Amino acid sequence: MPETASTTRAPDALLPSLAPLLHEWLPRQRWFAGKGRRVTGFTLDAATELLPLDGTGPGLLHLLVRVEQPGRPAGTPADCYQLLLGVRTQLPPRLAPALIGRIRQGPLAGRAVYEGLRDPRLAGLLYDRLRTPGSTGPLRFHATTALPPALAPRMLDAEQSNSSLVFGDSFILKIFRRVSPGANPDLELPLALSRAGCARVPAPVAWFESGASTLGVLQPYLRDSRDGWRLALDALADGREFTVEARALGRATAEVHLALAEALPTRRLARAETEQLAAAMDRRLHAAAQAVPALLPYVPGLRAVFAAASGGAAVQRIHGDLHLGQTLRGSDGGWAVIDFEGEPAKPLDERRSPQPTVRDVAGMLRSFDYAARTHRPWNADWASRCRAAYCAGYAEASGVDPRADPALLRAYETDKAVYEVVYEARHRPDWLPVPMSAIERLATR
Ligand SMILES: Nc1ncnc2c1ncn2[C@@H]1O[C@H](COP(=O)(O)OP(=O)(O)O)[C@@H](O)[C@H]1O
Ligand SMILES: O=P(O)(O)O[C@H]1O[C@H](CO)[C@@H](O[C@H]2O[C@H](CO)[C@@H](O)[C@H](O)[C@H]2O)[C@H](O)[C@H]1O
Repeated sequence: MPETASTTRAPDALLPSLAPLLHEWLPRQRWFAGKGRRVTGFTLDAATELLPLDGTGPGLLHLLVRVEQPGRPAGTPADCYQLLLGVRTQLPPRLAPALIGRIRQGPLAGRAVYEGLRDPRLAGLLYDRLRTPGSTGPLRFHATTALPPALAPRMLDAEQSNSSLVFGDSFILKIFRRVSPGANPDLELPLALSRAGCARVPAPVAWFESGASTLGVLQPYLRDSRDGWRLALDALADGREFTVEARALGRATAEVHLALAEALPTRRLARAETEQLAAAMDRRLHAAAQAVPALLPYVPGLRAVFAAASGGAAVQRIHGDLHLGQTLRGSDGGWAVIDFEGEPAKPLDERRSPQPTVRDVAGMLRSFDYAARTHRPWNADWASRCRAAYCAGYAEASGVDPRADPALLRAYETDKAVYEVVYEARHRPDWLPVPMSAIERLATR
């Protein structure tokens, strides 16, 4: 039996009270994709409240809210965000950091609205609901296995594209923030990989959705692991090489690619389609240079890089946003790969489309460069050695050396650096020099 019940309590009445608070709070969130554009209004797609069965204490308010912003291409819907809120008259001091704001007018005036996932009691309601397959209002819950009851939740504080909660150091629940219709690849691919017997990816054990949108996925938590980004920075700080790890990472990437190619369709692109890959890179560059004018002087050089690439005819499902932060090394030294969502800013259809595997390889090569660049003094040779070791490991496990087509690899690396320029300008302006230095190198070499 589920330990939670639900209602869909007067949501329309609630939104006008929430709107002024969301106006201030939402654009400040790392996962808010519409930064730099005004918010002009909100519409509620769905509201559900998960309530404790014993009826004591507040419920967890689950909202799907569309955020109106100018500049949306004609015919495309406003971005939809998943919000999980708590509403209380008195907010205990331990929840003060979770405060979004106090309702200013109307019958609920004075109530505190706060991030529900930061309240262990409310986060527990969501976990309890995930344990039992079935529906609550528009939300549908699935589980592949029996989950233990009452695991203590804690929210991860890392500033990320989504929000994650760890339950009892046993499971991690990822809540997707910007949601679009269609299966989220971060559920679709790990499920396909685990069904194909690939042990490189933590297998989803439960998830929930609304309509056609995936809202959250629960996976085993690799408690003794450390992510590749931290490990690489530690190695740099200690003056250590990272080539053994990089080589193993190359092998792990190849294994994931081989398993994805077995589990899901692959195909060869027609000649006209391969030409479209370069055209798409050109388009992304053009859009990026509009958003970040610092790119403008490099556009001719970068276009020449794209024009020189001609391969990439074999395509399959790939990770789509592979970097060191998406890898976890366990206490046994083995690497796992996480976060198959793809680049969060791209439309879901594009993220789910088959791509050349070299795109993932290029993403990881960029990451070694990032690590070296964020460390003082800059150690370009350290990055070069990691990059070579990674490609060698990839070739060992797959039989295909990504360096065999240097023009293609360079084009994908350039495409990734262009993406990073936009990402950093939007989310972490202090980091902009990191991809800009790569742009300079790639455009002028
Ligand atoms: N299965 C897992 N085991 C341990 N830690 C994990 C696991 N999945 C994710 N994490 C941690 O949570 C962080 C955020 O997860 P991620 O899927 O990358 O989310 P986002 O899309 O928000 O970037 C990761 O950087 C990693 O440290
Ligand atoms: O992990 P996410 O899915 O949120 O990915 C986004 O954020 C990443 C940063 O956290 C960003 O990655 C860039 O910075 C990393 C260092 O923090 C570096 O290792 C990557 O190579 C670099 O691309 C990623 O691009 C973005 O999609």
